[in-house]
Amino acid sequence: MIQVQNLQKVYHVKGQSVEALKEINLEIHRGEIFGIIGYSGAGKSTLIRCFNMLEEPTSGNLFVDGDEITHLTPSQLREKRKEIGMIFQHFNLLSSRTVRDNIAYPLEIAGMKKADITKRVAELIQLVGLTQQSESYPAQLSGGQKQRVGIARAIANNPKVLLCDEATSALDPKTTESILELLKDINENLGLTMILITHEMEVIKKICDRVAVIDNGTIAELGSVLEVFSRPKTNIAREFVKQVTNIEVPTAILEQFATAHSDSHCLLQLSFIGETTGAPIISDLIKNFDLQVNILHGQIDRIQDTPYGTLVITMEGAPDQILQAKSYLTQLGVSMEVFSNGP
Ligand SMILES: Nc1ncnc2c1ncn2[C@@H]1O[C@H](COP(=O)(O)OP(=O)(O)OP(=O)(O)O)[C@@H](O)[C@H]1O
Repeated sequence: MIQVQNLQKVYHVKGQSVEALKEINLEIHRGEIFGIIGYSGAGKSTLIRCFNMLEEPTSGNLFVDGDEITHLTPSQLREKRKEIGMIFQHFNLLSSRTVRDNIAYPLEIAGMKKADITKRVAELIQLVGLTQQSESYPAQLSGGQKQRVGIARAIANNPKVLLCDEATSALDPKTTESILELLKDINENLGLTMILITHEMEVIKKICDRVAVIDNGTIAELGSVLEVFSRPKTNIAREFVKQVTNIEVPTAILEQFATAHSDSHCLLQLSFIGETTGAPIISDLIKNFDLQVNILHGQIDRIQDTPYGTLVITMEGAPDQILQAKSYLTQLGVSMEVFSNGP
């Protein structure tokens, strides 16, 4: 649906240049929810704003549903933008228009007939659950209700792509959850491709199919959400994953193991996905190897519909037994992060 090729964006401010995006390459599939996560200043907003040409890339190519959007004439771009809806962190509603009239606005601009607008707006109000608020003004709405208006307005012209720019960052966790559920429902029922940027891994975990971690204008890591959660390859991805797994081995324990330099014990974190989550791995380790295994921390969670578990354990025993146990875990497909030197 979207191909980003060697995309670069340089801002020039007061004789200085800032390279906000450096050679970004991405492919976003039709119907998926694609998350882009990164710290402040990483380039997320610049990237998402290139998708509808609110920012013009300095170089590179960007195809949206077959059209190279950086090559379109202004009138072609106006037409193309009807295929690309957008929602914003601060909603960007028209304060002098009611909910109904805010949602009607893009339809009026598109030149739809009045009777058709009335019908379409009624459908959209129902879809986003605002039937009680249709005559309210933005100032009378909660943050979550305002974002519902933003969503209805963004999808009014039946776009193919919805860009979500930190759409839940101004909302409390409960409201965030309900907005994410609405977005997921719309994705599933209308088959809309969604691209969302966020600095919160919880948002990625809840609704995204794939995620790109962006760091200093480059893609540091890209994969399915399950892959990135269970086997993050870069430090930055690991930091984001820790936002939601909350597994921090206490420094005192890490130091104890780091200074021990022992071949007879090691400290490691195991991550399990899907079927292995329910497997009796610890009792297998104890039965099959001459080891003492101690569990320091454990938790189980779900990423979309797949169970995902994490255990922090210590293993103590002869070095060859520890090595064999590690290769046994690898064979089972359990991913391991080893905190201590070990054998
Ligand atoms: N209009 C602009 N003019 C000059 N520099 C800009 C402009 N917009 C962004 N930048 C710079 O480009 C880099 C990327 O900024 P961008 O806003 O895309 O990051 P971000 O990941 O979205 O951050 P945040 O989450 O804080 O919005 C930063 O160094 C920023 O200062």
